[in-house]
Amino acid sequence: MIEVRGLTKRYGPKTAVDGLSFAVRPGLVTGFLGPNGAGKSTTMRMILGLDHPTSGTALIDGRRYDRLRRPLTRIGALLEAKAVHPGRTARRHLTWLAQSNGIPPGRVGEVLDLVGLESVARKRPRGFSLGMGQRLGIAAALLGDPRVLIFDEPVNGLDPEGIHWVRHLMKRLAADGRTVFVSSHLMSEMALTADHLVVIGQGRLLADTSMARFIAENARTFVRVRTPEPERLRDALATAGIEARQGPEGALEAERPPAGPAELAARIGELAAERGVVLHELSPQRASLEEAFMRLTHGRVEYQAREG
Ligand SMILES: Nc1ncnc2c1ncn2[C@@H]1O[C@H](COP(=O)(O)OP(=O)(O)OP(=O)(O)O)[C@@H](O)[C@H]1O
Repeated sequence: MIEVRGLTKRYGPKTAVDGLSFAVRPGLVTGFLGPNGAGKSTTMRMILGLDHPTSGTALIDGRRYDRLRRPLTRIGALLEAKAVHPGRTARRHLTWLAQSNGIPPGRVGEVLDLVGLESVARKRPRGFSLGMGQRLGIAAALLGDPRVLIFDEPVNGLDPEGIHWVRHLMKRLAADGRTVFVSSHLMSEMALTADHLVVIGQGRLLADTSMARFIAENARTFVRVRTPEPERLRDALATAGIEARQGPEGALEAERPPAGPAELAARIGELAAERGVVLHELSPQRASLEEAFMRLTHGRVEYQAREG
């Protein structure tokens, strides 16, 4: 478990992280979202003892990072790709890390195999692609078999196969009961990976909630209906308190919060059947994480391009 309390970081006049408090629980993949410059990397660096908070604390299983004995066996992290000695081979890099943390050398082969780098273990990371660098960083994070893992943009530079692999790895680690905290700007990928979300903007907490609730609370879900008899359908829906607005291309868009789109679609189908209204389309429209994220963080972005 990671616990952050009142965490604040100022760089001169700039407040990068501003009184953040949240907990990252075991058994789930928790996504860490925020626009560029929101303070995600600074927060992760403070959890990992790489930056000192101006005030507040960050604890890993109840202890500050600098109080952990053999920290790699408690918490593993991927921060920046290629943060390795360019002249050492992949295997030597991991062996050196293992030795300095009291990790048995046999573990090196295991993690190289796990991340699919066995065949290039004797190569120097200097010649690695971005994706290979990410895999090596993930291998280092897993080396001490820690219960807590932090990944900053782990799919950065990976091809679709690599992205798929990282997604399943995160889920597997969480299913093992580990604490998995991961940042990414790829919303579609995050939607498939994370169960819970911590969202920040300008260093402050904007949301700490489940993926499903975050989307439901911050984006519009509705049911698209097409019928040759829109007026009759509208009347039928009105009797059940369902509002149907005119949508694009002649469709109607029906909403009745807090009903979910699937439940609402079923109700609309029943009402149409009762009145004998023909339907040409009845499709639940689920809001995307991207839409919910954009709505919540709009106005909290540091650099915004003008449209048009
Ligand atoms: N060493 C530093 N000195 C001064 N300002 C810094 C320093 N590190 C970060 N900042 C500033 O703090 C803010 C938060 O940066 P941070 O890198 O934590 O954001 P982020 O959410 O990780 O962004 P991104 O998504 O772009 O990686 C930014 O405005 C950044 O410019």
